[in-house]
Formats: sequence, structure tokens, C-alpha cells
Amino acid sequence: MANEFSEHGEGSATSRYANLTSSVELSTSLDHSVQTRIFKIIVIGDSNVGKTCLTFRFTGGAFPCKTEATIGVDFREKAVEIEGEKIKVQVWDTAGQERFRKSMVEHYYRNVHAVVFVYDVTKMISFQNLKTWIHECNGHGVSSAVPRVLVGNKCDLVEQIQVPSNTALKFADAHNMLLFETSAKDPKESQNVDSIFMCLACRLKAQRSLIYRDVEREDGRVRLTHEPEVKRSCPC
Ligand SMILES: Nc1nc2c(ncn2[C@@H]2O[C@H](COP(=O)(O)OP(=O)(O)OP(=O)(O)O)[C@@H](O)[C@H]2O)c(=O)[nH]1
Repeated sequence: MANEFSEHGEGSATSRYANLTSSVELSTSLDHSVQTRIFKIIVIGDSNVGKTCLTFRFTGGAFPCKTEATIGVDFREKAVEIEGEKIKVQVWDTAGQERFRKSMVEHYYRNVHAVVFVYDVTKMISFQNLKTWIHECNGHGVSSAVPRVLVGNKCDLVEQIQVPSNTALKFADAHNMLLFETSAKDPKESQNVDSIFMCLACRLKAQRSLIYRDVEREDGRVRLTHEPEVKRSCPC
């Protein structure tokens, strides 16, 4: 989402994704001597459910003071360390509004490593629409081996909750997903938001196959190649 953020956390980056090509290209600087793993995690769901706020809470450590509808995609990244390995978590904040996403959809799903489906706990329709989002995801050839999690956002609005936890849990179980109920807004939920992405990063780290190797530099950009999947395990 295009936005005006109140603060930026160290080690995080936000930028509008432009000139997408068949492989993931980053203009960030990487150390030649270090083999870097980058995990592409996309965040999907209805407009206004809080995708931008969740991604910014994770990468920027704060709740944005103002947001506008995401156009296309914004991507943010955060360097994390898991069991001594430095990993870049690249979060794709996708547009929820059809008119702002239709030309981008195939780019969202290309070479994706994990998917975060978000609904708003105060809007039953955003929960009901999850079926459509999952259908879209499956329709773009995302393997069932790609980890997926379900996030119910805006839990701070306690009086307005429309989606009961047990209903969400049943849905998550039926789709082989973990469920996180949280709030991008409530600072006390900050760790819970982090755990959404860290849980996925831990699972992905265990997939040795998702190593991106052979970093080539082309005109100041970095081209990353992708290896096929081999194994999967998750400490979460
Ligand atoms: N109370 C509350 N409001 C939230 C929370 N997260 C987001 N919001 C508000 O919900 C509105 C939409 O948030 P966004 O993050 O822009 O939603 P989005 O899903 O990225 O929307 P699109 O870019 O249109 O797809 C904004 O007014 C946010 O301030 C939350 O956890 N609690």
C-alpha cells in the first residue's frame, strides 16, 4: 500500500515493485561472499483487512499513521537471523482491490515461498471471501507444499468481532493452515505479528531446497536463481 509511515525500523525497506521480470530481481546490495537466502512471502486478502499494516508492523516495527489502497504491490524486506543464519524475508504487500491488482496477479504467485491469507475479524465477508483467495492461489499453480497461514486481523476491536475463533480455526484446519488472530494496531500484539512471518521463515529455512544460489550481478541489479524443493519440516 502506498502510505505515510510514522517511522521506519532499522534493517527494513519499503519500495514499490516495478519492472517485474521472470525472476526475482532486487536492487538491494548483497555481500558477494555470502550465500543469501531470500524468502518471498505474499500477503493476500480483501481490501482494508490490514495487509499493509501487518507487513509494516513486521518490517518497520510500528503501525502506519496513514495508509491508502495498495496499487499493484509494495514490497518490504527484513533481515532476520534464524539459528545463526542470516535470511532476508521479502514480504509482498498485494493490492486487495481488483482494479489495482489484475495486471499483477501472476507476478504475486511466481516463485512464491509462502502465503499469508488475511481477513478482518470484524468483517465476516472478508472471512467468507477467503475461499476465493485460496482458489486464486491454487489456480496460479502454487503447490500445496508451499506453507500457508491464516491471519485474523483487528482483534483490538473486541466489541465488533464477527468471526468467532472456532469458526476460523475449523477453516484453517480444513485448509492445512495455522491460524493467527492478532492486531497490527495494538503494540502488545507486535510479537504475535512477528511470529506469523518468523514461523514461516523457520519453516522455509528447514526447506534446504529453497536456497537461492548463484547470485549474478547485472547492471547493478541482483538476479537470483531458484532451486526445486526437496524437504520440509517446521519447528512451529
Ligand atoms: N483497529 C484496527 N485497524 C486496523 C488494523 N490494521 C489495519 N487497520 C486499519 O484498517 C485500514 C486498512 O488497512 P490497510 O493495511 O491499508 O489494509 P489493506 O488490506 O492493505 O488494504 P488494500 O491495500 O486496499 O488491499 C486502515 O485504516 C488501517 O488503519 C488493526 O489491527 N486494528
